[in-house]
Amino acid sequence: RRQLIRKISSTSFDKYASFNPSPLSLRQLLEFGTKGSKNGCQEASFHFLRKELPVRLANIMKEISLLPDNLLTMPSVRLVMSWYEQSFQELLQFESGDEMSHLPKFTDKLINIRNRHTNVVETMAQGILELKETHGIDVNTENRIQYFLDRFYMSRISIRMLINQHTLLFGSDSELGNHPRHIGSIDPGCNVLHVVQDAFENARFLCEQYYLMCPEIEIICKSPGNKLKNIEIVYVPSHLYHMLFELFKNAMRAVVEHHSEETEVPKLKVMICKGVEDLTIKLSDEGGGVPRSKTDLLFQYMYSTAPQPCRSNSGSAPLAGYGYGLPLSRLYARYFHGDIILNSLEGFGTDALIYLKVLSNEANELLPVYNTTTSKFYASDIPVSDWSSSPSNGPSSTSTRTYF
Ligand SMILES: O=S(=O)(c1ccc(O)cc1O)N1Cc2ccccc2C1
Repeated sequence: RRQLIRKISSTSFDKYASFNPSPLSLRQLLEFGTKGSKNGCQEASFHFLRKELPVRLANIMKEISLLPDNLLTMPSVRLVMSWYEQSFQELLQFESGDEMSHLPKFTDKLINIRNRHTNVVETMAQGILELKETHGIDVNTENRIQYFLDRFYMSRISIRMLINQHTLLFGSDSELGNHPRHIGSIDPGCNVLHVVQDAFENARFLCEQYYLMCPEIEIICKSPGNKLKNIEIVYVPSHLYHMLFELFKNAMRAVVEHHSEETEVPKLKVMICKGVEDLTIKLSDEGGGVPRSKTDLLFQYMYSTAPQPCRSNSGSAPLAGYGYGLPLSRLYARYFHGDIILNSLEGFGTDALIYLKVLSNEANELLPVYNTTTSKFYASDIPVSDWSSSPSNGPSSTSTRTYF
């Protein structure tokens, strides 16, 4: 029986893994919550998800299986893999048959799948630590881990987005807690200034608790061509909050630590500018900045994977500890075709820029697609550099010097 189940599930696995995920735009996600009747939407959402969720799970499970063997054998990575296998299996029971009876059970199943995967990020980080401590990690493995984790966490963001939309729109708690204008986790009129102020206030609370002081803030709003006072966008407020909260924590820590000898610290400056295509939020701090050679490190999971500073001895949590705050925030921005970049002026401070798509039909999900390019990346070693940089002495170097 066990062999038979294994056989069936591997056939189903190969089937779903052979499909590419189907990215939705914010506009399409909105339509699942507004077009036609509520039941019509729920059935349409069910029909889409009962296939799309196994497709997205199978695609990323296939990539997990391509990870370097010694990472795959780490207990925490095996645990994460078991959660994905279990969730994939449980969704198979909905792949065909009488829809109407399925609907309530389907929503409940999504809720317990979401709960099962709550600690995937921390557990995966623990798996990386286990690898670091048992086998050490060479630069090749480090690059593969960076490539994989960006795709793995983006896939997880997208799966949780689809699950949240369905459970918020059609679940039993669909009426609770949400603003009537919201469609699931999406706010068609998300007021950017309000989210900036929320994130600042909460980060300020942490900053004052830890450093007993906090820089003030100045916010300027620009929306050329649009005389309207407030700047709004179709977006997921919780995603925007996550990004802003992380950037405020970094900026506050930088300013307070860089000006530790002074009682007055320079304020943070925020510029919110809504153009035709981009909505840009720039967060400028005078925290001393970081050399250009180090900026990429801030987005490296490996650089951030260190034993978590234990909360107990330091009393309150460190403001911007190791965590995956920056790489994950950048994934949230990139998920709907935006981005986060850091422009640092070493010796002075850093500008963090969040770019969001203004047009909801251009804000499509950005999903990892498993294909030959993917498998080549996992198979190959890092290519030898094809640019010469370090000047070497001796006669041979002159003859082969490259001039641009
Ligand atoms: O690297 S940073 O320039 C920096 C990085 C990201 C960001 O959002 C804001 C920043 O300012 N910066 C982080 C940090 C922490 C302690 C002391 C000094 C600094 C400087």
